[in-house]
Amino acid sequence: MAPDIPPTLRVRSLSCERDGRALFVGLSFELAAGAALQIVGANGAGKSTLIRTLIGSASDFQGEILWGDRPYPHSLAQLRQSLLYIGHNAGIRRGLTPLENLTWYGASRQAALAALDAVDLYGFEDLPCQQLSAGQNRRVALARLYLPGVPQLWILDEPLAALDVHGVATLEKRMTAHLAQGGSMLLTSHQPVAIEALSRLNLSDFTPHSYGEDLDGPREEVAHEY
Ligand SMILES: Nc1ncnc2c1ncn2[C@@H]1O[C@H](COP(=O)(O)OP(=O)(O)OP(=O)(O)O)[C@@H](O)[C@H]1O
Repeated sequence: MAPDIPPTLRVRSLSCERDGRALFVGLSFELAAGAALQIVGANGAGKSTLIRTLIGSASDFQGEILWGDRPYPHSLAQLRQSLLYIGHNAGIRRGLTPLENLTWYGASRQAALAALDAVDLYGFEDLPCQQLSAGQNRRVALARLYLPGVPQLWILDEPLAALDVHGVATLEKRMTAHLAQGGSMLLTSHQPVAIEALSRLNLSDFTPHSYGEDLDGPREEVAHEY
């Protein structure tokens, strides 16, 4: 029997507006197994808005998003089973230690310690995260990428933020290994990311020229509600 091919994430003619202002219009791309896409763009171009839309946290969009053959919102439950999302604020509970944060995500103590070691946090596992630096807190979040059974689709908002040169290189190595194993990844970053298989998409290219421009068509007829 042929091995299961992980689903492709498909975005077709996607448009988003906030506060009556079109952020991006007519965005289309596909993210298949083994592929990686870096979303770039000016501050305020809508990168985090796009990510919130893709993970199903924001439902006010026009166009179509599909996971495999099924459109949102029907495929969101399936997508979430395959998704590892690390947001802009890293999702760290600052009152907990790094070890407690990872076990909160369901990791065993042994797996959590190995993952923290992989991001060079050996010796910091029992300190409250509020006593760690910004880069160390980012590393706690990124340690999730090293836990056993890591999901296939990674969606990462500014994962390189606050990391030092060695931290960036370590992360790029982990991302490359994930892609080689058939994983897929969409990330935002203002910095270059040294991964061979990475495509880049500039969201600013999809920004309408005049601010305040409304999206085409009556919203009530096409806006998704879920
Ligand atoms: N819930 C919301 N309500 C109103 N405006 C919003 C909302 N979410 C985002 N915006 C606006 O949408 C625009 C895009 O924000 P977003 O955070 O997606 O940009 P970004 O490209 O990620 O920016 P940066 O590079 O600065 O992180 C901003 O002008 C922001 O103020």
